[in-house]
Amino acid sequence: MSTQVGNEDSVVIDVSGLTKEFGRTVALQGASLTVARGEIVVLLGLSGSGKSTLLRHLDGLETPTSGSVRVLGQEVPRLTGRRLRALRSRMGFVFQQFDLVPSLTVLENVLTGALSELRGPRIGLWSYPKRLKLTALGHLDRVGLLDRAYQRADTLSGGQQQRVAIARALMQDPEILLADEPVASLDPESSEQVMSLIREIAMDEGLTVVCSLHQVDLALSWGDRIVGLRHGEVVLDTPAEGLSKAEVMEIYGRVATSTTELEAIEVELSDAAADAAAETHLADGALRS
Ligand SMILES: Nc1ncnc2c1ncn2[C@@H]1O[C@H](COP(=O)(O)OP(=O)(O)OP(=O)(O)O)[C@@H](O)[C@H]1O
Repeated sequence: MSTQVGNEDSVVIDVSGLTKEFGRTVALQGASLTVARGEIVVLLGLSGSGKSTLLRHLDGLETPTSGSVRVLGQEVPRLTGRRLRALRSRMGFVFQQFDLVPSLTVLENVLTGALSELRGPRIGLWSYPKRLKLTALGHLDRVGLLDRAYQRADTLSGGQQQRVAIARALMQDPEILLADEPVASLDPESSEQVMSLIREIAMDEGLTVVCSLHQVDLALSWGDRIVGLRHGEVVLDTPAEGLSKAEVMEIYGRVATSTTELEAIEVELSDAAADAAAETHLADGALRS
């Protein structure tokens, strides 16, 4: 199933027949997806269904086993060096773990988003041009954290840290924002706030967004379009409006015949998502220690 998107000029992401194998693991199996400029697309699917792998191909972080990945008119796997960096600079990436430098100030973290346009390393606020500092402060204001600019990043809450990561992504003035489980580590209230902020910025700036999520309700209320992945295949691709929760549950290979059953499946899926997020925390902790 595939949703038609506008004319050729408006297509900013065009993935066709994408297969990715990691040894004997097939992470993606002939996945196809086109995204029009300005669309807000959610990737949904069980842990291991291939959401991150798909996002990573869009940014050139993975090389396909077969198939085509075109972003902003360029075949991503063919790009290397300067040309790949140039394409990446037109895309922002937001991750579950925020990836801020904890000991640096909030403002310095935001400024690191501009490093690709600067030569050489930068140490300390003084080493950044004034115009970039003003831009960074503007983005911090946009995400509601101007008053935290000179605070260490690790003194902020999770939701605030993710807002800093969004401000950092905005430093690239991106056309596309890729977000991999941006709220998986956050409580429901902070999740809502962060997702609303992303949507608001995307609408204001005309950004195209592709975002993986675990939360079905949030996905339905937030996205323009839902793309469901199962075992690396696109099994659903449809506008979010009018889509029922029961239809979405079929992505997970589960069919609910009653509200009670639907609720039970939801609890099971949210437990599985929490387990996956906890595993990521543990793995990250092990890597950092
Ligand atoms: N670098 C890698 N090496 C080996 N296997 C990998 C690698 N990256 C992903 N995989 C495997 O590919 C499959 C898809 O993984 P992926 O991370 O894309 O799923 P996901 O839907 O994003 O899961 P989650 O919701 O838990 O983040 C999984 O079986 C995973 O173990």
